[in-house]
Amino acid sequence: MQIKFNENFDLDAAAVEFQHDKRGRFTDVLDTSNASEIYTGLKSLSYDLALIHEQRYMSIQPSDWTSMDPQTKQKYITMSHRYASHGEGFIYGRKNLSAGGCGVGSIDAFNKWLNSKAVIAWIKKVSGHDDIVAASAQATRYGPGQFLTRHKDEHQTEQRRVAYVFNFTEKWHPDWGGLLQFYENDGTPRDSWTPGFNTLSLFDVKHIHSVTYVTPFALQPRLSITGWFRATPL
Ligand SMILES: O=C(O)CCC(=O)C(=O)O
Ligand SMILES: [Fe+2]
Repeated sequence: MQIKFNENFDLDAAAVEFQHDKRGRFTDVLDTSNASEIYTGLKSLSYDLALIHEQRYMSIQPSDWTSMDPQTKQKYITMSHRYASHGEGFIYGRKNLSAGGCGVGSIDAFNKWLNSKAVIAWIKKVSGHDDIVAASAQATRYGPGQFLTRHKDEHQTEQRRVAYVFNFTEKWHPDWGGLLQFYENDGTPRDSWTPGFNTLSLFDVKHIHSVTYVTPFALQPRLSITGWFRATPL
C-alpha cells in the first residue's frame, strides 16, 4: 500500500499557516482511501492501557486488563483520577508503533511514509527545525471516560520538535469531547480542535495542550496516530 498526501492538500500553504503560531490544523490531508484503510486498521488493533500509577507511567496489556477483577480495575482508575485532579493524570489506549511494525499493512505503511525523506523534508520546511531526523509513532484510542491532562511535549533525550496527531475516527461529534485543547502559560484555555476524520493537528512542542475527557455518550472511540518529529534518531 502506497501512502500519499491528498491531491488537494496544499503543502506550501500549510507551511505558511504553521508559521503564524507554530501550529496548524489541516483537513483532508491524506488520500481518502488511505485514511479509510488506516481507520479500519486502527479499529482492529488491541491497545495497552496507559495511565499513571504510584507517580509512574504504567502500561497494562489488554489481556491483563481483561482478566483483572473489577475492584483492582477500579483501584487503577481511582488512582488515575486522583492524579488528574491535580492536573497530572491520563488514561487512554496506546499501541507503540516505533518498536517494530504492528502487523497491520496500512498502519505499517503509514509509519514508513511518515519517516520517508519526502515527509521529513516537508516537516523541516513547515517547522523551520532543520535538525529533524525521524518521527516516533503510536496509535491511540480514547474511549468514554478517557483523557490526557494539560502538558507540554518537550523531551530531552528524544529532542522532540513538532507534535503531530493524525485523526481517523469518522463523524466525530465535538460534544463527545476528546478535543485537543490549547492553553496559555497561566492555564487560560485557548482554542480547541476537534479530531475529525483525516485531519492533522501539528504543533511545536512548546504549546501547552490536553485531550479533553471523552464523554460517556461518545458513540465511537477517538482513534489517532500520534507522535513527534524529533532530532534524535529512533
Ligand atoms: O491526541 C492528541 O490530540 C494529543 C495527544 C498528546 O498530547 C500526547 O500524546 O502527548
Ligand atoms: Fe501531548
